Amino acid sequence: MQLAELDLATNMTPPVPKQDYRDAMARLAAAVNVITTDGPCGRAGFTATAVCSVTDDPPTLLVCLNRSASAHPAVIGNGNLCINTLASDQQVLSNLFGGKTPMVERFGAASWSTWVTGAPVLDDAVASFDCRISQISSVGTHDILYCEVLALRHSASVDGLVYFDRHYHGVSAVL
Ligand SMILES: NC(=O)C1=CN([C@@H]2O[C@H](COP(=O)(O)OP(=O)(O)OC[C@H]3O[C@@H](n4cnc5c(N)ncnc54)[C@H](O)[C@@H]3O)[C@@H](O)[C@H]2O)C=CC1
Ligand SMILES: Cc1cc2nc3c(=O)[nH]c(=O)nc-3n(C[C@H](O)[C@H](O)[C@H](O)COP(=O)(O)O)c2cc1C
Repeated sequence: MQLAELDLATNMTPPVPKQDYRDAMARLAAAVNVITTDGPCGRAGFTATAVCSVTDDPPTLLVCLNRSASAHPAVIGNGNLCINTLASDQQVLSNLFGGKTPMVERFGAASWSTWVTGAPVLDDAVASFDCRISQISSVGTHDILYCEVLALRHSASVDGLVYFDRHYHGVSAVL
């Protein structure tokens, strides 16, 4: 490729418009999580579907966090977080932690405990992963947080919650 063509290519608008990308992503069903943190930089939390297992050795998940989210400074400053995967009856928490509500109101709507890192662990979640942030990388608007799991709890009998087609759906636990 000639330099002039390269210039042209880099100045082009992206081949996929943002809205098309979001519309396609809305067709991917995902578990709904409330991510929490606490420590010297304060208590904070946000809702996230961009959560994924990376490796089981060492046990590590990743969480994608928008750098403009109000929880961002606390999460990065504390260096810890708990991934709380919501149960079907915890949809109200997804809406509260999904933005704009004061932190005190978000945390006031549920019961919490702490384990190893001090990040709030949600009572009655499908699963909770208490983590220290081991690595961070940035892509576009988001930071990708690699989270080493130091403690966890999961329940086999609690129904799950997924976000699909911009709506919540309950998923039954098979017993
Ligand atoms: N809105 C965003 O910043 C991003 C959205 N996506 C994906 O696109 C799908 C459709 O998204 P929307 O049309 O925005 O509405 P939506 O109705 O699916 O999402 C509800 C709310 O959550 C926010 N949200 C969802 N996923 C997010 C993420 N990964 N990072 C930051 N905020 C996020 C949305 O902006 C919106 O305010 C989402 O379900 C998600 O999979 C992916 C990356 C960024
Ligand atoms: C269903 C759902 C999924 C979301 N997933 C993510 C996500 O994976 N990453 C992210 O940074 N924000 C995500 N958000 C948005 C954050 O929860 C929200 O921006 C955050 O609470 C910041 O709002 P605030 O700045 O008012 O606190 C999601 C919101 C909803 C409702």
